[in-house]
Amino acid sequence: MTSAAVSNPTLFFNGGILQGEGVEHATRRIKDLDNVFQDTKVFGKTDPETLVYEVSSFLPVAEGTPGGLYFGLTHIHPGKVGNEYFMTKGHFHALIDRAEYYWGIKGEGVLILMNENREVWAERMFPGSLHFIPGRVAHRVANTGSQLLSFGASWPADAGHNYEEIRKNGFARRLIDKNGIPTLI
Ligand SMILES: O=P(O)(O)OC[C@H]1O[C@](O)(CO)[C@@H](O)[C@@H]1O
Ligand SMILES: [Fe+2]
Repeated sequence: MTSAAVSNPTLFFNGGILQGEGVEHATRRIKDLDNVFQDTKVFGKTDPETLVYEVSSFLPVAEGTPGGLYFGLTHIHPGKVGNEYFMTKGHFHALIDRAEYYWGIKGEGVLILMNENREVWAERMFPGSLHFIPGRVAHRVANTGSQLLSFGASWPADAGHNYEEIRKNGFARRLIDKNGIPTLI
């Protein structure tokens, strides 16, 4: 029971699923991840319908609205293409100086970061890890574990996504499974 002044929230993430009015769901399958993985031979032989990650987002204002704030919940399935872990496409922001927060909720992963000089570094992601991604830094997440990796994200509504730069030139380093150890090469 709540009083008139104390209402229930309108958004939830129950069991990792973002629910509420205005929540949008998207899936990324192997067929959507052209140019992401290095081993094109194995990629070509992988079932194109294989689910790699799912994103649910709450986008309360139109994209581009200054001052607006977005929320996303991403689940990356465990898996590999060759020796490379299932991962997100990765992007710079279209308004490149816009920052973002990511935080680990479930599972194990690595956040891979790259600045405009193509210098790459990475942070371990785990339940409770918090990652501040400054503006001008491209970001991508890989699931390095054997379970689902779930992470939250919040970013400005006017940030936008520049996927093209990463699609064309990739990250300068790749995260691979080297004898069972996630290694940047
Ligand atoms: O947009 P990508 O690179 O596919 O990665 C997915 C995640 O990144 C976001 O685009 C936010 O940076 C979210 O929608 C989601 O959390
Ligand atoms: Fe982003």
